[in-house]
Amino acid sequence: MLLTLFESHTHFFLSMFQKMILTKIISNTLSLHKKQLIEWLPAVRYFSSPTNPLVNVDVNDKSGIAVVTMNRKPVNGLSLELFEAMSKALDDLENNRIRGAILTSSCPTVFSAGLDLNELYQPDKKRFKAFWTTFQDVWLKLYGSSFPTAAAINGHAPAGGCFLAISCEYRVMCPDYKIGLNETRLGIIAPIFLRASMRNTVSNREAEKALTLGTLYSTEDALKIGLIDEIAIYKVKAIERCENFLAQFNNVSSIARSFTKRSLRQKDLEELENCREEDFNIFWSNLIEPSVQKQIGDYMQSLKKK
Ligand SMILES: CC/C=C\CCC/C=C/C(=O)SCCNC(=O)CCNC(=O)[C@H](O)C(C)(C)COP(=O)(O)OP(=O)(O)OC[C@H]1O[C@@H](n2cnc3c(N)ncnc32)[C@H](O)[C@@H]1OP(=O)(O)O
Repeated sequence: MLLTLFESHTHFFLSMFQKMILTKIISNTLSLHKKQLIEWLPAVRYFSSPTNPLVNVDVNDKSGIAVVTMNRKPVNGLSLELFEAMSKALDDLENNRIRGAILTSSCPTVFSAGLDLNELYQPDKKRFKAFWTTFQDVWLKLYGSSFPTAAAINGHAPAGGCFLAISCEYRVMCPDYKIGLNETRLGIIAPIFLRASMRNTVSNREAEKALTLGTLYSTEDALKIGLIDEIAIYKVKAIERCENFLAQFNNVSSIARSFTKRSLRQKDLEELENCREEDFNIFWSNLIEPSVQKQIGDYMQSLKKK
């Protein structure tokens, strides 16, 4: 299109020969600098894909930052359907070259209660396979996204909720909530990809302690060990802080940034890519152990009795 415009405007002023030479020069320059050109083009407007009620995506046209809101009441239990919606939203964001994404929740006091326990209790193997595969997809897309990510943790974030947050690059949490990986308390073994996200966030020693003890940290303690980066009083403020973090990348080449992120996370991503089936088999055989099923069943009852 640029070339057509150029051609039409120069039509009256240049001879055919001059036009051919200039057109060639511009065309070569454009293809040589195609990558750089992409960098300074403004963020593309997010096309309005059919909204999924489980995940709302709202892109600020000016900043190019998307706020991705999980919306599965009452506690954003991560079901197959929620993972499918997240996976689709992440694809859309990747295809639309947004400048950054902020993950948050529409539930007033819960970011996410982790995996929906109904998916884990007395599971049907076929559905569980689809569930686990989509969970792996979401992690690969979130952890390996080309755009920068942040989590505005506006409520409790146990287990899978914490996991989503630590798969982002930055975390801002509201006070008086709990966050952590308590799965061992349910008899669940940490999958390989969870260990990668955790080690990438806190020291190896803290990761080991946190995972084996299944500790749930207060917002303040989470800040002390580096599980979160900042505390913000309300959700709106948490989103603002995440925006500030993401805005810092406006002065950084997006290609250099995304390649650097990719190369730092590549090993972790490949580790899962190369053993997706094995990862499923390990989790499945642990999950269907009668003692684990009993623990999950009792835990679900205790949550209902509250
Ligand atoms: C080592 C790492 C290994 C693996 C990582 C990957 C595997 C991940 C595994 C998991 O994520 S397992 C899930 C673990 N989740 C939890 O332990 C959290 C359980 N929930 C809570 O602690 C609390 O609900 C809360 C999140 C703190 C919120 O408390 P609140 O008082 O606001 O709500 P309430 O407890 O009354 O719950 C409302 C309603 O929701 C049901 N509920 C809660 N959590 C879940 C859940 N994870 N799945 C399904 N349903 C859940 C709860 O029973 C209530 O239902 P009711 O209204 O019918 O009584």
